[in-house]
Amino acid sequence: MRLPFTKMQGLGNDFVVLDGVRQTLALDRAQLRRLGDRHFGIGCDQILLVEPPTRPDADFRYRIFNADGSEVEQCGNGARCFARFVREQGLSDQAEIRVETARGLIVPRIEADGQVTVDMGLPDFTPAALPFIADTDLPLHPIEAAGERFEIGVVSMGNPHAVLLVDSLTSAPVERLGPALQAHPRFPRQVNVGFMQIHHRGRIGLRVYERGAGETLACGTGACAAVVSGIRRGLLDWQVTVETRGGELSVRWAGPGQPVAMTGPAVTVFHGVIELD
Ligand SMILES: N[C@H](CCC[C@H](N)C(=O)O)C(=O)O
Repeated sequence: MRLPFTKMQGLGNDFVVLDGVRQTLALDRAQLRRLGDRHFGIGCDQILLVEPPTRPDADFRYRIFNADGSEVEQCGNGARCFARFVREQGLSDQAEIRVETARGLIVPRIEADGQVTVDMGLPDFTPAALPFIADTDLPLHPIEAAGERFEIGVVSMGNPHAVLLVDSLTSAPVERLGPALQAHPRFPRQVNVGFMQIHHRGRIGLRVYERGAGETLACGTGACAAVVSGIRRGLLDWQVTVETRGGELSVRWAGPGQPVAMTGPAVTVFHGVIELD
């Protein structure tokens, strides 16, 4: 089958975006993995599928698949690219769109300067929301992995995140600890692992070893999770600039009961057609 696609990126986190509005798409796991494969396919961190909504208060449905073919609940950098895609494809002329995800509505808005702001909804710290096996909700949970003991913050942004504080991102044990924590038995559906270095109360550095994709240049939901975890621990102010390997993101959270707002770029790289068997 000849499948048109658009290649996009948000801070170097890259996506294959598919129009499931003008055509009905039903891709199996092998086909999704082919799209994500950087040698035998197109190559990306995630595949984003744009579909008509299934609920009356949404304009579109947003489905996200990691490069390994697993379907997941949320993708922050992808949400900004989603908004740019539907605008550029003429699927919507609204500045603000209501997007149905597996975990509720998010609302991206294209700003006058071309950046995209997304209301990412409310963070959820309860272990059951991730899921994470723990007795109760704590700002920090002790955990053992790769033969060492750590303390992690756990946050669901729809998808699960574990956040570790490190003194330096350059020496952070991402390659060793990322895989060990991602697949830790206390995370039955695995987890995205964020390594956060605090520069000051308004600026952090972040590296994320993503579930289903490995380390990416940026992770939008990971940035939201790291900031709200830091705010909850009294280490950060309500507005934080997040330095990722792919560039900077702004994250704002006014506290419990409030949604998280994220602002950053969304770039269309090229359009193409892949021969998919
Ligand atoms: N790997 C994530 C999905 C993509 C999230 C990330 N690319 C973002 O920008 O939020 C997961 O398995 O939950």
